[in-house]
Amino acid sequence: MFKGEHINTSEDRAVLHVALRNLDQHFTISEPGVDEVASVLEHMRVFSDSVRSGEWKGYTGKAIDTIVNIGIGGSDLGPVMVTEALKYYSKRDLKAYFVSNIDGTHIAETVRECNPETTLFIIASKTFTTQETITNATTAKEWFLKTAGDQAHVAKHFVALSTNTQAVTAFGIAEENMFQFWDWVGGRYSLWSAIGLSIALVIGFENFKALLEGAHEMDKHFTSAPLENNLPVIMAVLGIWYGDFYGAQTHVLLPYDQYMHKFADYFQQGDMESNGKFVTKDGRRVNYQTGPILWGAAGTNGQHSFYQLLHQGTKLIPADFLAPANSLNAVGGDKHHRILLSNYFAQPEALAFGKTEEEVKKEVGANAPQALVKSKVFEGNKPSNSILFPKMTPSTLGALIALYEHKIFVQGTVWGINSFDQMGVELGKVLAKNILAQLGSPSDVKGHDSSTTGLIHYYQKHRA
Ligand SMILES: O=P(O)(O)OC[C@H]1O[C@H](O)[C@@H](O)[C@@H](O)[C@@H]1O
Repeated sequence: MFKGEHINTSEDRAVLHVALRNLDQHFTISEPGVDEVASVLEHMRVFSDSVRSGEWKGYTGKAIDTIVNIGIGGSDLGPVMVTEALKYYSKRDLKAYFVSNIDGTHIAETVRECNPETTLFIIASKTFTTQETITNATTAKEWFLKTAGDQAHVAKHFVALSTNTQAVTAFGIAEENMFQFWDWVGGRYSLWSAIGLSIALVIGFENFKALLEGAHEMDKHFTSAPLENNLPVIMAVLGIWYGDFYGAQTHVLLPYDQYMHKFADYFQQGDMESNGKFVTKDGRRVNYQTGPILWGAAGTNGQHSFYQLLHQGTKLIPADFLAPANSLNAVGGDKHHRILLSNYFAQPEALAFGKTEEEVKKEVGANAPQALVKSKVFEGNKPSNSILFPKMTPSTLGALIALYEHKIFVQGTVWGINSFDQMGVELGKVLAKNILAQLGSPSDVKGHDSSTTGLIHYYQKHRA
């Protein structure tokens, strides 16, 4: 990966998101675009500074006070997760929205909050062909032009983040308002690229840079630490151990930090789109388990919802607990954080050591009904990792994200799969396009099973 070899074999591409955070450019890679990384970053710096300072003006001469990132998958989840995780560092008078879903409700509810004179739309799409994003972007442009009138005003209110210059210009966004990246940046590894523009706008370019630097520190650790001290490697082999040898189907991420409430959502794509593969790089069907189902929730909320199953269910669920030693909001004389952390410390202990029948009997008395005693037993012996860091900063977050990225990479390598393509998202897209063309009238509906045909007919009968 670090040498720029085309390890994404099915697409014949290098995988070089690590080059985006090597700001010293110590790369000796001849891949096209690597030598442009610094100039795109500079473009991002100049642009984000001018919007944040109010120097960049909308078409009526007013400063921008709202940004709307329109993208989906890797062009949405990273910016959403990072801007939430680093909200403490955000510019409070710049509102940020993220529109991803094709459901018209998403864009409709968002533009209700926006003033066309002071809103900047960031159209984020690596391919610039994704149906959801292009449809949402077109709707946003129509909404904007309804007030602004003149097509020439688009230049002050729409920018694009993409690898596809032709499609961006065809959409009506000038090349100078486009922030480039390259096909060696996978969508789910793209927050480090121009896709991070909304992050730079929200937290400022210097903080965005610190995020990159933190990730680069983890890259250095990953490439230099001996295996037995190498965090991504250790986490990867633990995951393989429980998944392949103990039959664990899922892995849960449990950040005890409200700011990280989108962390699991983010790595759902990061992990499941990378390692949800049943075919090896050389085309054989695996006869072992590959990527886990990844899920999670923040803080103590999960404890009051699904931890029951973690402790006493019949499934083995390895867990990662993450927390900052210091809160950025030491409310109540830090009372909240102490309570939060006491839970963070207690849960892994409870999972590991549980509670025996003898211990339960001591609590409920020797004469308590046997069924009651049994219901209070925790079997324990449930594995977890605990990650504790000083506090949530841009550079710490960068390192944490890179830690998980490399864990995923190591696991994919051990399983012999290609962690960097995503063929599995294609079939649904093709089928949906085909059906879209048949929605007009019942006689158009052809070539489906009886369930699908019945559902479409029901929709056609009942639509207003
Ligand atoms: O940025 P784009 O090209 O709009 O792609 C958005 C998403 O599309 C598909 O679902 C996949 O290819 C994802 O990996 C990608 O992140």
